[in-house]
Amino acid sequence: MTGLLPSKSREWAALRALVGAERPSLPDRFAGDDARLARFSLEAAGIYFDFSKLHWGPAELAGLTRLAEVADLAGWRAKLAAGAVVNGSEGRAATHMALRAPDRRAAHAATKALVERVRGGVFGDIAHVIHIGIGGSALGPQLLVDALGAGGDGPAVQVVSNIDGVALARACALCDPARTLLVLVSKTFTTLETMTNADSALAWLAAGGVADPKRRVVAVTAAPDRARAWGVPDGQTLDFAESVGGRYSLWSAVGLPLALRCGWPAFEALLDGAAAMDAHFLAAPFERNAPVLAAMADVWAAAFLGCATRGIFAYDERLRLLPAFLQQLEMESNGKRVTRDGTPVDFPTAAISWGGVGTDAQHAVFQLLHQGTHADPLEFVAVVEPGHGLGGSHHRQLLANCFAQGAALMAGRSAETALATSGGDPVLAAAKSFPGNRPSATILLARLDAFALGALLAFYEARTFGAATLMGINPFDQWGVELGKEMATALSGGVPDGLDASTRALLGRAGL
Ligand SMILES: O=P(O)(O)OC[C@H]1O[C@](O)(CO)[C@@H](O)[C@@H]1O
Repeated sequence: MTGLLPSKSREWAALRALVGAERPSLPDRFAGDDARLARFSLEAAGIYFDFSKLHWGPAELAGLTRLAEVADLAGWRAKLAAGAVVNGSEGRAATHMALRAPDRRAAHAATKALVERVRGGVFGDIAHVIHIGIGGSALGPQLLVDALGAGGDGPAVQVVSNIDGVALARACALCDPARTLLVLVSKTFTTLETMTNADSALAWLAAGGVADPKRRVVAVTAAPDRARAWGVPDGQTLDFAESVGGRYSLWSAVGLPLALRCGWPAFEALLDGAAAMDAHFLAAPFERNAPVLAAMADVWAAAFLGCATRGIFAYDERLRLLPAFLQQLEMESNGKRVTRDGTPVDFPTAAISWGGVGTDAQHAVFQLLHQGTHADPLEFVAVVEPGHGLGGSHHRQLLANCFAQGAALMAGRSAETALATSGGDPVLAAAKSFPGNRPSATILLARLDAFALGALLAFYEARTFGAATLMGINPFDQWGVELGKEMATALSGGVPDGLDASTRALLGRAGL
């Protein structure tokens, strides 16, 4: 489809025709199709995916599968896996899958050795790690440590990203400088937030009596020369390839905090889980391929049905950072307005990704989801095995609440049923009725260990890539964040010529 908008294809037009046709409600789709659950659910790499409560049926699935074929998803997927150039605007491959491939040993040898040195006491009795990075250099590792770190016996990890000094000050307050290792993570080793925090963290170490604070620094970067120039001692920089994008980098040495906290076998298990999902993504037919099905569902919802958002709710406290991680993965990857060849798209691309944690979110935002005027798809992620030993009814109630949301969103409650509990008052009955027919997907993990988390995150990566391919866009660049960065640099140095009146006034009020 090079040179052509995917929306100009026959396959796209056929899907559009389905949007205009009379479309059954979700309950009617279930009632009229005994095979629905089997068709739209599957297991991959030990994870169960249920896409049956989404607004599609056999015709949409067939049309989207055809779209995937003409978009050459198979060809792009093969290019991705082979390390061919898939990021045209930067002339790069995207090689994160190679980092978890079965023959990955060489790529991780230096990281493994460093983990063994730190855990073996070569840097002293390290009890704390302050990991400094931002965006992809923070969200992934922070999610890994938050999800799996409770089972670890290594140093406690604090992740600092924001340039607001409050973030670093809070982390430092939890750490003993005499027993702290700084891990500076920046692909470019130029990012303003990270370099500013790094300088202040060094000053904190020095003020805490550490004689040569740079000896307590480990750098993770694709620009090792810059790390050396900054003063990271030899042997303390772990590098990764330029072709590993920031938001895809947790599989590289960027995932170091998990290995420091939980040990090298945990990191290997994470990579194994991702490799298992990759194998599924690369081999399964589109209609039985979890990431491809999810990608099709995403494109169908956003580009055809006009759903502007997708909410992700983790029904597991250990996955509370998943929505934030996915925001970067999905919005930085697929928040694009031109195709790979620079043609402006005439359809919405990535939905706004948002979400929270269940059951908390039920008591905060679910009113709108059940009864408000938006009906965008939601996604529930839950884990069968509890992450605690408290016993009692916690976990049964948690899962029951999760599954109840999807069922209630779909079923709704009619005005007639509501009337029966409203003493015949039609106004009260109207307020108590739910439209239903609201879509959701559910992802169920048997347990949350490193393998399962690796598989889950690889699923989301492949899904994001799949959706990009169906839409003909490049998911691996992020030029849209540059202008804001350039302006911030200009504004921090004064008032540039031609600046608008509103921003000039704000600078004045802040004394800048
Ligand atoms: O790892 P770096 O180079 O510090 O960049 C951090 C983040 O900044 C971004 O470039 C966006 O500004 C992300 O893509 C990246 O993950």
